[in-house]
Amino acid sequence: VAPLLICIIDAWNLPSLRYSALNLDQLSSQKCYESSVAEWAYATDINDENEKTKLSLSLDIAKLSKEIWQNVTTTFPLWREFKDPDLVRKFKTITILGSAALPDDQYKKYAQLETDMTKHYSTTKVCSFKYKETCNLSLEPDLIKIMRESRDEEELRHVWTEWHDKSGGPTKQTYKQFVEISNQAAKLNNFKDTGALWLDGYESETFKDDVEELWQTLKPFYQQMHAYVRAKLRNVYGDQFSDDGLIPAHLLGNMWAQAWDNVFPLMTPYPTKASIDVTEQMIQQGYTPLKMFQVSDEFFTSLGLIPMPEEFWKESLIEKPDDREVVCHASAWDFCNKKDFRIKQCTRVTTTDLITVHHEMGHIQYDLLYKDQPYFYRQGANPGFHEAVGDTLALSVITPKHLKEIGLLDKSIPIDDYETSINFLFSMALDKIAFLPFGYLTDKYRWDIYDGTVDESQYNTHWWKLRKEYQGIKPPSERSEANFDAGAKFHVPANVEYLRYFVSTIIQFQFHRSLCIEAGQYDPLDSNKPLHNCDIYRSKAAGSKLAAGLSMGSSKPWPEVMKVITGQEKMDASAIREYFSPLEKWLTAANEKMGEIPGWK
Ligand SMILES: C[C@H](N[C@H](C(=O)O)[C@@H]1CCCN1C(=O)[C@@H](N)CC(=O)O)C(=O)N1CCC[C@H]1C(=O)O
Ligand SMILES: [Zn+2]
Repeated sequence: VAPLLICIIDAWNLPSLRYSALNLDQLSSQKCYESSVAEWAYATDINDENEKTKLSLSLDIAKLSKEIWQNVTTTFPLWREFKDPDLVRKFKTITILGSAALPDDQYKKYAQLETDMTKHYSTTKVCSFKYKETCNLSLEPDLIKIMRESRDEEELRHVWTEWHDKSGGPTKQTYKQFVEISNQAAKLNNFKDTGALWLDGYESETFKDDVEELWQTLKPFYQQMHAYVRAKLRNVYGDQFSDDGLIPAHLLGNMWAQAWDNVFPLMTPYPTKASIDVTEQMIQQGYTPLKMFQVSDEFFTSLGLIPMPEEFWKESLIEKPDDREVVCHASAWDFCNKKDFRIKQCTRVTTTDLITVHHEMGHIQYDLLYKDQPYFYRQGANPGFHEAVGDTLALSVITPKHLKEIGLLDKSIPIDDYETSINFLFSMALDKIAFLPFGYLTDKYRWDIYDGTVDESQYNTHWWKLRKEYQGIKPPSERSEANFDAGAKFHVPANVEYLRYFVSTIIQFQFHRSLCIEAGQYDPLDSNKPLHNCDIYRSKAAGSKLAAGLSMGSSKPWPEVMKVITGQEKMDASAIREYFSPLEKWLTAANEKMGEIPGWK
């Protein structure tokens, strides 16, 4: 590894040493490419052969990063004292290895446990409610469709219970073992536990407090929306409701109750006015998954951003294959060679999936914008930034104005009136505001497990304690410690940090507001240009402002990137509150009129 050392120093142009053949970036990128190819092969064709190859290559890259880490820290024990902040930053990225810090045998166990849990989640099948002998229903597309469309409470309860029993319960013991090894890895990285390692990615001592403060700021609005939705669902499913103020989790149109936009048709504020669910129109117009990806790519390039490269269109998997098992949960892939970028998505022709396409393409756009940064800086400014790119653009795409622009809303439909904007804002709140407590508690739950506050005897009790406290929901059927309901959500078995999505929900409105000003689409002083009607489509000025920040990757602390994109360094709720302010007033008045008291016991 000696040449590596020299090139590490050289790559960071410390004048003193000779140039070396090996380039750290190249070696790490090469290993990352090989490991990504193996990971992709497995995720798009789950079988023992591909699993073995994936695990072996993942061990290789873990070994390489451990070797670099050991050499760097022994050769430069005082790297923290270096004068050059950029050099210190680079050393820091090398010394935080995550699970790769584990000794080889422990790493193998860790990787195997994570693979087993993700495989179980991705291949779990359940029995149909209507046809008892049909037991081959998958989460995507079958159960997602039933949760979205069925209004049969018993069918919803059956599907919810079957999925949670079968996907989560069996992984509980595996998860317990996984937590122990994960914490060992965190300690080897000088963190007290995995939760602390995850939070370090936000480079702020006060981040946990900042998130709690953001939640407290938005909680009253969430409770107003929760109260309105509860009243409307009680009209439909009356007997499911009691006086505890809680909403049964299976009635919210989503397997995890994390986004409630699918129950919009049960509670449209102004039924005679337009809604933004354009699924019907997409189907009528013969939309295909490929067309959805092309529509998204065209929005990005209309801003002057980078088109998806040729490999992307050739190698991505955008529909669920019918001849093999795949990890259907949508994801975006950077193959570390500056050329190969892909999306894997079991795309269905729905409005929700059109938004997800933009979400995933936002990741690829970020990957493309920072691909010429040094290897260790090819990351998001913080994990929330990576999640916010696609969602920020989708805030423009989903506006009635834009949907008309691309022919998914009929030109004749009036969209500039107050009632249409309330319909639109309510639909957006069912997605974005409903998500906030879920985005927060999914990591609060795991912080409590990783720091030892909760042990496996309380895994399920604690999950429902937080689900009740933050979301005001309850399970539709009896739950016990034989269950592991958190394990029914992809990111828990797949071990993906989740606070990133809470952060993204906040900052995407800050990005949106700034880009809307840049595009001349929004003026705080002009009530005819409210933030929620802004569509930055075709604004090169907005695109270049966004690109200026995103091209920095993780080369600077995220407040500096936030300042480049929005003019301010702080993450704050002013933009999301401004965007939704007409709706918050409307909901408060509607609840008062119904005598619906926000909150729950
Ligand atoms: C559908 C989306 N899939 C994730 C994402 O795109 O973030 C996937 C799986 C986990 C990480 N991931 C990636 O693709 C990363 N490789 C991206 C990157 O870091 O570059 C997802 O999970 N979402 C979207 C909204 C809320 C959340 C949910 O559905 O709960
Ligand atoms: Zn994402």
